[in-house]
Amino acid sequence: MANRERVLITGPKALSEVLVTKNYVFEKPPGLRNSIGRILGEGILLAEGDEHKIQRKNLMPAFAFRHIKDLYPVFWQKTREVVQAMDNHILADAANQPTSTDPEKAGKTAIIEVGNWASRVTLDIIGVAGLGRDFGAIQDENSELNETYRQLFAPNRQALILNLLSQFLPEWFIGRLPVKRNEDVNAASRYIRSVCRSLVQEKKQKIARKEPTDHDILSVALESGGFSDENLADQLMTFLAAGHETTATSMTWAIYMLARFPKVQERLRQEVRELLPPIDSDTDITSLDIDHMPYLNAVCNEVLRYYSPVPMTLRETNQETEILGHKIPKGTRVIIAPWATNFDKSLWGPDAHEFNPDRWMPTNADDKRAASGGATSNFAFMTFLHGPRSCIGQAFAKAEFACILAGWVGRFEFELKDEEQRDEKNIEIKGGITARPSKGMYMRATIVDGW
Ligand code: HEM
Repeated sequence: MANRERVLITGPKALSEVLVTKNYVFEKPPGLRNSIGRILGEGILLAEGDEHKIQRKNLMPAFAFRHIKDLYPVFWQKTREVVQAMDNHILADAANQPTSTDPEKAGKTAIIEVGNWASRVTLDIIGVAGLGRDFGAIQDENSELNETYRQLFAPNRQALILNLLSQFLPEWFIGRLPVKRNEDVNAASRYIRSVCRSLVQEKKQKIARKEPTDHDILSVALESGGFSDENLADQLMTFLAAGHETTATSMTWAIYMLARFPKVQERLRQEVRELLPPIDSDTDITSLDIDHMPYLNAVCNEVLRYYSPVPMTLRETNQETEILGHKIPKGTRVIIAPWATNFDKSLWGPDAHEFNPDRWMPTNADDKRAASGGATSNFAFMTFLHGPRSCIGQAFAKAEFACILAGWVGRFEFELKDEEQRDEKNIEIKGGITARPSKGMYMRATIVDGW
């Protein structure tokens, strides 16, 4: 493309060379820093080489499971809050404009756009659990931060054209073109940075006053002492953007798949209602409650495999190197595509293209294969990548995804608003870092009594 060679790698051996053995030879393309760097900050996601190693080492404790497990109550409290808000919304809407002729559902069914609710709850979760501040997006969808991200991630013609131009022109040049999209991105970047700077200052003052330490990721990162205030603000920008759109995308596709496969939805609802405390009760949950829900974990894993929120990512060689013995010149672009590897029949078996949560369900106590969905290699599941640059937020993401999905399916029944969408081909997907339906995901949601 644009007279530049591209290498697409999909097999386990090549992936392990690029992501593990020679990880720091395959860098993020420098242009990314100018484009997504404005929104994601110059944090760990864009650091390279030794700088990345140090940042990763300092941030790891904050993302270790022994710390994430303390955040489950936050994930559950926010799930309860969003379910309550959705309940109110559905009841009010159903009273105003009934959408169901079924007498059993009358008064408790409404059309909702699930992506919007998903973004609001994940923004609030990363706010409280990651940064120690409640952004209030569940209660107010027009809160400034939510609105800023909504505009940034909405499909945009100028963004598409600028993206296309970046194949031919340097990113620094494109970033300076006097067009509205650049002005909007710069304004958004200024606002998000100011929020992150103020969070760092607030937290430092709290620590100086010797107030009890919080469990959030920022507090743990501050304790490491390895970051300047400005760099910490950059890291927070990264967590905010990388940590809420991705999980919201997973939630959107999860609800879509459950609406397409009502039996899976029903079986999941049964497990949730049997094993978790009613959503209206004040009872907290722990990581063990979620661990002991095999079907919930199976559905989450299968959604993450089938609709990896990040469909592909890029690398560029910083020196001449080899992949599987083939010479790769310096400056070559390498494409890693979870959307290809996650569907590889040679790794997953002949049903790789089917949505089948049961592939993750152990058939007996000794069944070890189910933990990897029956795949023949660790590198078959590429949703979070692997190696030193894999998603540092993986445990966080899986935990919050499981909690929100449990809460939503426990309380609501989801049906497609538009039957045409049962065929995946009829869903237009918005390109970008994450792949979401470009026109939203509209569902008929019904409150199911009794939990
Ligand atoms: C379902 C949810 C998520 C998915 C699918 C996902 C996926 C990914 C992927 C594919 C990468 C590697 C990108 C690349 O190197 O090209 C990545 C990196 C990263 N993710 Fe996630 N992510 C998710 C949630 C989160 C959350 C919740 C957080 C933070 C709380 C987070 C923080 C990060 C960070 C900081 C990196 C950079 C790691 C590094 O370069 O060392 N992610 N993620």
